[in-house]
Amino acid sequence: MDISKRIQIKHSNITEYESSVTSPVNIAVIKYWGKRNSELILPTNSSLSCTLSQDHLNTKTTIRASPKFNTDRLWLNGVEEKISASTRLTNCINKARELRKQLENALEDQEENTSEKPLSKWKIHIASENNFPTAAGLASSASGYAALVQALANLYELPLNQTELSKIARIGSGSACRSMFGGFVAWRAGVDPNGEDSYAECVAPESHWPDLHALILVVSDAKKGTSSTSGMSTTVKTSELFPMRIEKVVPERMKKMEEAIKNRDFNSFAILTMKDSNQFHSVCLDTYPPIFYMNDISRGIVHLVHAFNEQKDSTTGKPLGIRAAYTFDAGPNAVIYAEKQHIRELVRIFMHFFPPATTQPASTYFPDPFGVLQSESDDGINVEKAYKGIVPRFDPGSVRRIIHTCVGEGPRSAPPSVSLLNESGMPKRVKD
Ligand SMILES: Nc1ncnc2c1ncn2[C@@H]1O[C@H](COP(=O)(O)OP(=O)(O)OP(=O)(O)O)[C@@H](O)[C@H]1O
Ligand SMILES: C[C@@](O)(CCOP(=O)(O)OP(=O)(O)O)CC(=O)O
Repeated sequence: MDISKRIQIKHSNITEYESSVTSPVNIAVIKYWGKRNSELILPTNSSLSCTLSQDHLNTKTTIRASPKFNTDRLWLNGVEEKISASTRLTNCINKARELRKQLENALEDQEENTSEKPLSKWKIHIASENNFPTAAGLASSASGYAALVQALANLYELPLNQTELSKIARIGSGSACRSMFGGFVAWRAGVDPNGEDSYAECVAPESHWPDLHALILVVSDAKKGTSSTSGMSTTVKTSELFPMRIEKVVPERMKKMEEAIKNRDFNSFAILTMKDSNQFHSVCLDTYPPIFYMNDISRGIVHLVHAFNEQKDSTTGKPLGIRAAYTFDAGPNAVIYAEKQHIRELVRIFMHFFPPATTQPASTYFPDPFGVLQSESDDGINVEKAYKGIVPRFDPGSVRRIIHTCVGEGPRSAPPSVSLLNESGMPKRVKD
């Protein structure tokens, strides 16, 4: 369906404009950690991520511009947030407005299209909702700022491509620049002090490797203790391992990872992903005072994935090879990348060692959107026996839920029916 990027809302005496978008999260396989300029959000190293399907995790954002609004306002998950209290939000909105103003000036000079409205002068109302926990290490800032920037670009009809838009998303939150594309996305660190060469670009579209799936093991959806922003700033100042990571390790890994993705080489993709997650958490530990994002449950997951990768074929005795990779962001939640055919076995193992809380219905623990547990076929694995002694069985509820998703597309326009604002431009859903 072709959805228009913005709509006109005509009242008796005024016309308003509105755009709604949905936007994805992304989970890095080569991690961004460290800034060389914290105002412009310029990173110390390049990074690479997979954009995850919006069918499971997404941000929805509606923005309306109206000559009748008195001030810019934003509601996040139904709660009003002060835009002026956030430099990052203000910077993104100002940048988009400035570009809109340039567009209006150019049209005025050409004396063309004089009916174009002075949207840059109008105030905006923004309503945004994440369908997953905010600020819990599940990349809400990435999908949130990507949605904001895409909705502003659509509203203002900015003639910019996704790479140009990624530079605006970047000043909201670094990892957000990668959510401006679907598929496999690199954020090139760049060297320009003004950040003109620090942008995201698509390395391969989502259609390139459709069998690459992800399981997100939600260990905690509480707000994390040390924010990424402050954590990485302390790492840059204090970690002695960090210079080695950014000067030597990451540049080599970026090349190898792009190659692995190009060749759909899961073995290399997985080893690089796990090693990079481990090194990111090592520089966190080498930060002074140290930062701990992973916990005992996260470490249990790591052991289990290694045990899974060391399994041998029960009849031939041959190693089955690397079939899963873990990665952890700034929190204890695990993201497991694996090819589709191994997801069923992985879910069975995780459900055995990290069972749901006794009162929790199976459908909320693992909703199974792809129906992997519904198939009759038995993989013949006795989980208890095959993995005995590797990790203890954790208390029920240690993993709260498992989200099954796959690599997906970038931000998309949403039809007017999903608008989060009512007729008078106020949010439809407000939290008390
Ligand atoms: N939908 C949204 N629209 C605008 N801003 C958002 C949205 N969702 C989140 N944010 C901003 O991002 C902040 C959360 O970012 P933070 O980096 O702390 O957590 P996270 O992105 O969930 O975790 P991580 O980056 O470690 O994966 C929120 O406090 C809010 O300021
Ligand atoms: C661990 C990470 O998820 C760090 C994400 O950091 P943010 O993008 O949230 O940080 P700011 O730029 O300060 O907003 C790794 C990654 O996504 O690459």
